[in-house]
Amino acid sequence: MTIQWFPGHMAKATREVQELIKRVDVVVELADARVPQASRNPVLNEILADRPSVLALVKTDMADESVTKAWQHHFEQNGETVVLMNAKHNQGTGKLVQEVKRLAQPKMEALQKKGIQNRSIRAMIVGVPNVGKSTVINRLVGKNQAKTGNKPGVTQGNHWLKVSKQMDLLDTPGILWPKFEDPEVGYKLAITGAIKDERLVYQDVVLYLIQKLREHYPDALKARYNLSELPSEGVELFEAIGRKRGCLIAGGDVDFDQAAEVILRDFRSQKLGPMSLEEPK
Ligand SMILES: Nc1nc2c(ncn2[C@@H]2O[C@H](COP(=O)(O)OP(=O)(O)OP(=O)(O)O)[C@@H](O)[C@H]2O)c(=O)[nH]1
Repeated sequence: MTIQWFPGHMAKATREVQELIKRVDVVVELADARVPQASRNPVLNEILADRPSVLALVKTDMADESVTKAWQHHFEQNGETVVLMNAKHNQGTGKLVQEVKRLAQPKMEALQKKGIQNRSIRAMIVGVPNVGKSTVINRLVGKNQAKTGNKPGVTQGNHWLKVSKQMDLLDTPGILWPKFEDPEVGYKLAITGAIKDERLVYQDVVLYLIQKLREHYPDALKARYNLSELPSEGVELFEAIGRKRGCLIAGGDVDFDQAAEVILRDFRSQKLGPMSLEEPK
């Protein structure tokens, strides 16, 4: 699968995030718990400079719990601060606020030493498209929707939302354009919805998905599509599912475009159950 990105757009989005990051004390990076590696942008590390950051693995309700735990352990071993979040059941918000405060502490103490008292912690959310940035912002801000107004030195148009008395959140989440050379990363981002559908060749993406699921969640596939055995070839399995779901064209052949849509919709709406598409090495 080749997904064409516009280098100009990517560069502009990255520059924008870079500028916004300069205005905050702590960055909250969101990654999709189903694809925690693929949904992280490697560029972020470079533009964070020394700013403290917390990694929030979101949509944990959609991911395989044991795999998410393994990822958490993996990232923590690398010295990262990790919070598991599930906006559906409003889990993790309190923990996220707690970690942001903890990470901002040295900066706040330094400001106090300079005589700057009662300055709120400034945070921002960054992540690839559709990862859940607005959802997390809404959870954090809750009823404190009122904007706190422009701060001095802040580009016009950027506003701050009150999370609490001690914390403000930039109302503009930083969109990190997915960047990848590895086609597998592209597939994972496409399956989880970070890449706009019109860019996709569905059949390629779904063939990849089916092969992944066959390897890691064969029972869920059998149960969902009422298959007693799973053909070993990806295309045959694709065809078998299409047939079971009645995705047929005149003459009785399988309509692979329609079958692809059905399978992708099933995965995204969790009809197959909570699943992860990658595990830590
Ligand atoms: N199941 C589940 N769905 C979630 C969760 N968080 C977000 N979503 C859904 O994911 C989709 C995308 O969420 P948004 O908050 O709009 O994502 P975004 O990153 O702001 O999207 P863009 O503005 O397009 O970059 C929405 O349909 C949300 O309802 C979660 O924890 N669990």
